[in-house]
Amino acid sequence: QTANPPMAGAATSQADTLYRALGEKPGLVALMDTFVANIVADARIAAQFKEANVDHLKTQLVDQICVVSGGPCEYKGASMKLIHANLDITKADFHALVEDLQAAMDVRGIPFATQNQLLARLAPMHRDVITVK
Ligand code: HEM
Repeated sequence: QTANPPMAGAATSQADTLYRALGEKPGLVALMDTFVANIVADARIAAQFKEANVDHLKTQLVDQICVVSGGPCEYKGASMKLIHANLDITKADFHALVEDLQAAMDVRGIPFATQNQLLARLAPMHRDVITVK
């Protein structure tokens, strides 16, 4: 194995940049804390989370957002498609949740450009999450 293969370093540091901008693991733990608090207080979607295990949800979200932002984590949960398959999630629900994430990022002082980078990486998940067309 080459110590420094061409491009590998660049690709890694670029992916890792978002993870660092989000404050690494402690930043993500704090962000998911605020995010999930927003969700369960959001009258538009709170009912869908009534039976959710909030602590487990936060833990899984931290791992997943860590991976998505290029951090050194592993998401060991089920696929987005499987998890959300029977939850009757609409486009409006998805947008409400995204707003809750944006609000959480505002509260945590995450710069707008960083916010947009994370949202851009999460956006494609709508295909697996929105089940009510
Ligand atoms: C990009 C958007 C989303 C991401 C990244 C995401 C991520 C996750 C993850 C990682 C879990 C697993 C938690 C666990 O293993 O228990 C989960 C569960 C869940 N998600 Fe999502 N989700 C998204 C959108 C949504 C939306 C829009 C809704 C509904 C408004 C929703 C409702 C739920 C519910 C109800 C659970 C089950 C929680 C539980 O039973 O503990 N999700 N989501």
